[in-house]
Amino acid sequence: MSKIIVRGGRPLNGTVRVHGAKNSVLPILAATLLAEEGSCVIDDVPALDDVYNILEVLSALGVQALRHESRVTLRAHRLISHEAPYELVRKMRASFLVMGPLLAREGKVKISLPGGCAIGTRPIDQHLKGFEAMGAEIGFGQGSVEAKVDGRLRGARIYLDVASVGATENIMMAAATADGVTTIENAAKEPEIVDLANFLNAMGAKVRGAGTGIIRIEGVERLKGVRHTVIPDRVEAGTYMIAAAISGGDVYIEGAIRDHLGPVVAKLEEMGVGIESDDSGIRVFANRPLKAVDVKTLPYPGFPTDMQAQFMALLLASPGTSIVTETVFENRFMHVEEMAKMGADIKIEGRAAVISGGKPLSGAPVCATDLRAGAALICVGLAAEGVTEVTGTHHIDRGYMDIVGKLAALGADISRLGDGEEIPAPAAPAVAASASAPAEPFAVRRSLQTASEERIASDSVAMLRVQPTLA
Ligand SMILES: CC(=O)N[C@H]1[C@@H](OP(=O)(O)OP(=O)(O)OC[C@H]2O[C@@H](n3ccc(=O)[nH]c3=O)[C@H](O)[C@@H]2O)O[C@H](CO)[C@@H](O)[C@@H]1O
Ligand SMILES: C=C(OP(=O)(O)O)C(=O)O
Repeated sequence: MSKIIVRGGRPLNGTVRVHGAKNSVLPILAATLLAEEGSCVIDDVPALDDVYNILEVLSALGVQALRHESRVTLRAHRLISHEAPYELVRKMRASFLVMGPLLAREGKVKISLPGGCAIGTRPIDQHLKGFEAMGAEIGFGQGSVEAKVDGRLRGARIYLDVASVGATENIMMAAATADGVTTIENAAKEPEIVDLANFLNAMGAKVRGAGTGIIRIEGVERLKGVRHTVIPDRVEAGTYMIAAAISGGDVYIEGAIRDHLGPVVAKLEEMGVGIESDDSGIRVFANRPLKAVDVKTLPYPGFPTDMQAQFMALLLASPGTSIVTETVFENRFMHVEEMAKMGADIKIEGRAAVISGGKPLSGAPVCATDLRAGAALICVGLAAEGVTEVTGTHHIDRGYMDIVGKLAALGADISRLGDGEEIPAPAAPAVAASASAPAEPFAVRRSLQTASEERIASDSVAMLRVQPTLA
């Protein structure tokens, strides 16, 4: 069992570069299913488990994929299946995003029901409501959902009961080649929706209004492959902002886009954290003590639920009472119990967590219950006295590429241990701020990572169970 070991008490200093956004690259890779001609060349694709999983799903459907460093080239000319295999889909909810493009392209699709996860039940009713409105017939099998349509999908007016990111993306992709115009009302407005719309438009689609609550998609005959660079990961950026602040450090987060991080920046400033930004990134510097603040998660442009756990970590280190209200997912406080093992004083009252900050924090063995919980526990570890051992690292690998290497380069005393490896002696303090190296190429990550990363590292030009050349 792999573990991340953190010894707290060192301010982070230097520059860290963020990778392409997980939540952008997953729908964009799914959308490559729509490219009936040409190749899609996607740049700044992070080496994350979720990326490998979706590439495996695409491969099973007949997409040829070739990866070289952070570029993935895909060709989807001839699909060989309309069924997304259970053993791949169950690993990752976002693989459900292939449903819209497959239905549009093949007229039929069968996919396992993604089910809930640690943070909530996460239904898919809004996705299905959209496909149904577009003329698809939906049926349920044993643990799977099937959809088919005679001919092409038809444009429709679809009102989403909740502004679901995934449903907006799935419907946008399905509508791109439908007959007529589709309007999505109460659409999600996240930057990743805009990135997907830009990608689809470059492929030849006619998507207007992405980033607002009403998206209009005029269906076109067919789409072609194009080149696209994924936007920077705002949640990874936000996590390093918290890491900088909680450690009392001074870090430049290269690639972070301030506009995408509005509420995170606003709340950090309210707490007294120093923020400066330019066209290339955001500098975060903190002189404690910080002030307690209240935070409520909301769909974009509100405070992101994917930053809630990490922000809670920072509030633990801020004297006073803060209230964090989670409104997006019904069960996203699993990290509270783990934080309590480190001395956190947090009381849960329904959807709110009341945090009495500024109490002493001490290292402890803790478990990442989900991706952001894992990142948050690492952040608490940076501020805690003694050694924190974080297990459940497979969750962290879904969304953070080389988090250990990046934090170590900023001066954190952090390492990753494989099965049976002993906790190392304290690392010597960093000499100077120097984490400005770009995200490491896949091939050099072998020593830092385990399991899936070993798989990634096995070949610098790795094929993902696909044909050796792009025909
Ligand atoms: C891969 C990806 O991009 N994941 C992000 C995406 O997840 P995802 O797209 O799954 O999240 P949604 O926006 O769909 O979910 C938001 C809320 O809507 C509900 N809901 C959703 C769909 C549906 O058909 N019915 C329904 O009731 C969910 O249970 C949840 O309470 O947006 C979330 C909310 O910002 C983020 O936390 C995830 O990191
Ligand atoms: C919840 C998250 O992702 P997913 O929707 O892929 O589970 C996340 O990125 O924090």
